[in-house]
Parts: sequence; C-alpha cells; structure tokens
Amino acid sequence: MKYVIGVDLGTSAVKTLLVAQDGTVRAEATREYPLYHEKSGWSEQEPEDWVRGTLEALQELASQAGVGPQDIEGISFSGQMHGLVLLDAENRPVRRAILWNDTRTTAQCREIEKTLGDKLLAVTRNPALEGFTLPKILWVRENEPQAFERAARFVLPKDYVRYRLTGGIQMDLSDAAGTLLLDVANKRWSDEVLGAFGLGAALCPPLVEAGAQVGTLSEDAAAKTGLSAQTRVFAGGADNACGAIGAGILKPGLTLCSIGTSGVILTYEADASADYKGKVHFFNHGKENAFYAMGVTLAAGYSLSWFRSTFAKGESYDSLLAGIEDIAPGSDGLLFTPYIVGERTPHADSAIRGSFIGMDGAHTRAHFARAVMEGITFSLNESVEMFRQAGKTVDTIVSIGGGAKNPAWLQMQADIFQAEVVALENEQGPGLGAAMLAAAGCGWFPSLDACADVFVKRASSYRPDPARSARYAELFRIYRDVYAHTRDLNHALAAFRKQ
Ligand SMILES: Nc1ncnc2c1ncn2[C@@H]1O[C@H](COP(=O)(O)OP(=O)(O)O)[C@@H](O)[C@H]1O
Ligand SMILES: O=C(CO)[C@@H](O)[C@H](O)COP(=O)(O)O
Repeated sequence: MKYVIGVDLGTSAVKTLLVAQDGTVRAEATREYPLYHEKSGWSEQEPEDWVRGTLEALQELASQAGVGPQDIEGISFSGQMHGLVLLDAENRPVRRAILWNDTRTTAQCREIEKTLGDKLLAVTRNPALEGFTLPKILWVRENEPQAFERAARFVLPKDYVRYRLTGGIQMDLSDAAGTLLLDVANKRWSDEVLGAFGLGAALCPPLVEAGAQVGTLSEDAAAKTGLSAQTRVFAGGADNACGAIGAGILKPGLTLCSIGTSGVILTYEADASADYKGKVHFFNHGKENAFYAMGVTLAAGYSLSWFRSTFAKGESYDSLLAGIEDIAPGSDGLLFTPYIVGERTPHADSAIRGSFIGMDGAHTRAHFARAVMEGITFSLNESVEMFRQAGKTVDTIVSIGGGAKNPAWLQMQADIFQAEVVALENEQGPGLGAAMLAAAGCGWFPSLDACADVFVKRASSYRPDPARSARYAELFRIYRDVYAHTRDLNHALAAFRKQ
C-alpha cells in the first residue's frame, strides 16, 4: 500500500494525516502552538512554532504508522489564509506573522479603497478587509519601517513551512487570492495594485497551482522527520480551498460549512462570472480554473475555545458541552453574538464586539455554552441566507472542522440552516484536501474529482426538525437585530480596550 500526507497548518494547531491509497486515514498527529494578542485586535504567531510543530507532528506520524518511509509518496499542505510572513534576503522572518484574524489595519483598508476605487473589486474580486495581506504589508511599512526595509519578499503561513521543508519558495493561487494583490480571474499578480502602492514585483513569490509539484523533501527535513528525501512535495492550498476539496465541493450544488477557529460557508463557482458585489469573499479554488465564494465568521470555533479557556479552564469540550442537549433551542432566552475579535460577514466591522443578551438568574453555564454554539451558527446562517438570496440552492451542507466533532452541534446546524447537514468520517477536511492534492499529483487518480470519489467518505447525516427549525427562525430574526443595537455602544467602548 502507498500513502500520502496532508498537513493542515491551522490557527490552533498543525494537524497531519497519513492517508492510504484507498482514502483511509491511517494515522494522525497534531501539535498546538500559541497565539499572541499583545493589544486588542492584534493576533500574531511565531513562524518557528509552526515549523517546530510540523516537524514534530510529521516525526510522530512517520513513527506511529508502521509504514516504511519509501511507501509515503507525496505530501501537500493546507494553511490558514492571509497571514503576513515577511522574509529578509536570507528568507528569515523579519517579525512575527500577522494573522488573518488581526484587525489592526482599518486605516490601511480605507487607504486601499481610496487609492483603487472600483478597480479593487474588479481586479482582486474582494473588498479591503483588515484580515487580508496587503493592508498588513502597508501597516508594517508605515509602523515598523526598519522591519519593512529588511523585507525582501512575503509569503503566507504554509508557504513558509513548505520552504523550510524543501528550500523552495512559491505561493499557490488559492492562497494568493487572499492577499488582495492577485488578479483573481487572470491568475497573476496585479501590476496595477502593486504599482498603486509602490510595491515592487520582487516582493511577491512565484505563483503555482495548488496541485503543482514543487520539489521533494530536503535531506535535513527527511532526517528530522524520518520521512524519505524522495517524498514528492506538492504546493497545497488555502485551508478553505483544501477544505472544499476534502469535502468534495468540486462541482456546483454542494455547500461547505467549516467551523475551525474561523467559520466559513462556502459555495463552488465554476468560473469567475458571479458577482456578489464584494459582500462575500471570492477566491481561486484548489481545483484548477475553478473558484469559490464564501462568507466568514471571524470567531466561530474561537468563540467556543475562548469561552472554554475563560470559564472552564482545563476541561474538555465534551465536559463543557455536557447538558446542552437538555436545554431548548434558544437557551431559554439567552443570545450570543460571536463578534469577540470583530466581524467580517455580513458586518465588515473591526470595532464590533460580542454580547450575551438576555442573561437571567436561572441560566447555568450550560445555557451559556449552548448560546455560544447557537450564536456562532446564527452568524454562519447569515452567509447561508446571503447565498440563498443570490439565487443559490442551499439544501445539502457538508460540515467539517473541529465544530463537526459534536453531534449536537451538527443537528443544531441542520435546524438553523434548514438544510441537510452531512458529516464526514474524518472532520479534518483541509488536511484531507491537502492529502488529495498529493494523491492526484502522484498520479493515483486522473483528477481531484476522481480522487474525491474514493477519499471523501460521508458518515452521519442530520435533517432539520420542523419544530426546532421554526423556533430558530424566530430567534434568528432577533439575533439579526443585535448588531444594529450594539454597534454604537461597541464603537464607543473601543477607546477603553487594551491599546
Ligand atoms: N469536541 C469538540 N466539540 C465541539 N467543538 C470542538 C471540539 N473540538 C474542537 N472544537 C472546536 O473546533 C475548533 C478548532 O477547530 P479546528 O478545525 O481544529 O481549527 P483550526 O483549523 O483553526 O486550527 C475549536 O476552537 C473548538 O471551537
Ligand atoms: O481568514 C480566513 C478565510 O478568509 C480563515 O478561514 C483562515 O483561513 C483561518 O482558518 P481556520 O484556522 O479557522 O481554519
């Protein structure tokens, strides 16, 4: 039997999967790393932590699997999107990475809008959002000129890890799409955007397709992991593109729900003709010449992990969530909005913050935990509604990410989305998608679609319960009002946050 490895460089952890030719996940290994929030709205990680975590996880994967290194033919990557890793001339990071959920760049976003006007949407197909990479580059140039002066090139998180495993620097189109520097439809760096901000083309790495072979493992990486230096390395893609591949979202009709640190509702686009007027993100898929549109909740799984680490430190998710099923939909009148680091879809607002509305003396911790899950799901439902209003049929949703580990949450998704929700045998869609890029790249399958027929294994399916769905529909109307009612209060409170 032959194998491939998928590496998913997430925000909470790096997760590696060893997958056999029949699509069976043979082994998994994970390493967590810290997030640094030095100021309100800031979110950074240390690139060296990603590298250390990946090497350790790969080493564990290779040693626990009982599989000879020569049988592992290929490896590919999925990565958290948008994070700025600025490298000096020797490819050393000049500062910590500034991540996708860092919202310090509101002023730079306004500058981008003013400078590019309508061209911004026409070329990059996306609005200027704080999380994207270009505003981060401009922020470093304005606020840390000495660091910027040392910067020779930028890459995205998984590109840096891949560089450390192979010695080569590239960026794939699906990840480049989230930089706001790519001409998305024409698949090339935009001279127009680079020129408008006085940025040299040399700052941008060479572009490749997500499925392109970019080399083999270096001798050093092979020695550190126990893998073979013959292992073929494929570029890989953005985590949401890989999540879509790993969930089989490779043709029109299916919708993806991913609850990782962020939350995503994603639909496949066969070409670049759709026009959502910047209300949702529009990016290149990991499948060649395809695209996808998605709405993003900034703090989806992160809201629950924040709640756990703040009010149930040391407890498992299963223990935190015990008892939530005994509480009726609506958490007995408690509503949560998950804006704890600001929001993207449908409210692109970096100053908004979360709320618990309707706290009652009878509420227990389980009510709060359930309200957090409901609030996250309501937020994702705003994206579902947006796609329905744009004319898409959303009747089957494949659910992946850490949030898909909990059956009660999957049923809640079905009830709130009013759609059938399908869980996969392994919830790690992005890691599986990365493994599929390697499997197709190694020539095991003629296409990603053919690979999906074997690798994407559906498990349980959840159908909406009419009574619960009706109750959630009423609650959703109230949920939608909370943003408008708390907006000004939160903007006024912004001055009191940790600066
Ligand atoms: N057993 C569980 N039950 C419910 N939610 C979970 C469970 N385990 C993890 N999660 C959620 O999944 C999130 C992590 O998902 P993951 O896909 O691993 O994220 P990332 O790719 O961003 O690192 C956590 O923040 C948490 O909210
Ligand atoms: O910013 C986005 C998408 O635009 C996020 O979806 C990141 O790509 C991080 O993903 P997770 O760590 O939540 O998987």
